[in-house]
Amino acid sequence: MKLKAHAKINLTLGIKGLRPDGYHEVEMVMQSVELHDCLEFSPIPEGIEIITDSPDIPPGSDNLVHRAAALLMEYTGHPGGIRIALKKNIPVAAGLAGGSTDAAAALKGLNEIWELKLTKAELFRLGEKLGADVPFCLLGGTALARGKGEELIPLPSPKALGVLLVKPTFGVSTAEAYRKYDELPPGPQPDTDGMLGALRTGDWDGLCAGLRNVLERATAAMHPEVPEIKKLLLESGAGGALMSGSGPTVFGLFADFPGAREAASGLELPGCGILVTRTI
Ligand SMILES: C[C@@](CO)(OP(=O)(O)O)[C@H](O)COP(=O)(O)OP(=O)(O)OC[C@H]1O[C@@H](n2ccc(N)nc2=O)[C@H](O)[C@@H]1O
Ligand SMILES: Nc1ncnc2c1ncn2[C@@H]1O[C@H](COP(=O)(O)OP(=O)(O)O)[C@@H](O)[C@H]1O
Repeated sequence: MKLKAHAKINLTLGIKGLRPDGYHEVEMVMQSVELHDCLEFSPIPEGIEIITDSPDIPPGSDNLVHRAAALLMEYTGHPGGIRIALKKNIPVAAGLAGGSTDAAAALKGLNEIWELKLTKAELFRLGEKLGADVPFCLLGGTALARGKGEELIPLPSPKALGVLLVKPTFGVSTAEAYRKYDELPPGPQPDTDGMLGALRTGDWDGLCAGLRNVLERATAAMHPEVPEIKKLLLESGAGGALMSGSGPTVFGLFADFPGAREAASGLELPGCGILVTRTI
């Protein structure tokens, strides 16, 4: 069995406050993109084996795919016995939910292969234990996320938009970006209702104007490359540009895929990873 695990971008990311558990109360509009990792599942006599082509992620029991499989075994009492080959295409520690989407795909895939018959609600509850973004990755498409990120309301997806992703060489720790946010004076929050309206009516200008992520300023305070890349993306013809999640990836939005591909060919950003994809 093979499964695709799609990356996400944040069209908005607002923070409503700090929760008693130390997490931040968020309000964000999330969007899946076509860019994906691939997971291939093969039964083995016992245990959990993860094989990956990426030197950037933990190969053993710390890998989120391994953790997802172990959590399912613990929850259901299943004896295990699975090899998962993980092909990474999503940049790591990039704000694109690479680890979370791999974990979500592992939960989905193993629920089928091991015939566990867990409900969607059970998978969402288990996913939440692995990471705040895992429930959205299980859902996919376009959604409003609240709470830690696990309270989800599905939204109408925009027509396939071109997305040009620029990932600087360095990664960003999500915890560090939230910590830096707490140190800075408060800034403007996204207009979530405005973004929901733009999605409902298919208002391209409204969608571009509504892009806002309060973690952008926090990550930019540590990495001045972020606003520089954003400026270049806007100059390249993007309708709007924004850092995704905790960064450092910055995306430019284009009305269609060819527009994003053309802009990418003109970008000169030595050392940065440049990927062209589309919303799904
Ligand atoms: C910022 C976002 C936006 O979509 O994405 P990424 O940049 O990671 O892709 C998410 O909130 C990240 O979700 P995820 O990466 O699953 O977070 P987790 O592993 O659960 O948490 C990592 C750390 O981030 C902080 N954290 C996370 C979520 C949240 N609502 N409040 C927090 O303060 C906590 O310090 C936590 O220890
Ligand atoms: N399967 C995985 N894919 C990506 N990262 C993983 C995986 N398993 C564990 N990690 C770890 O999760 C952390 C966050 O990576 P990632 O999910 O790619 O970034 P982000 O939270 O910014 O979207 C990294 O430190 C990485 O080593």
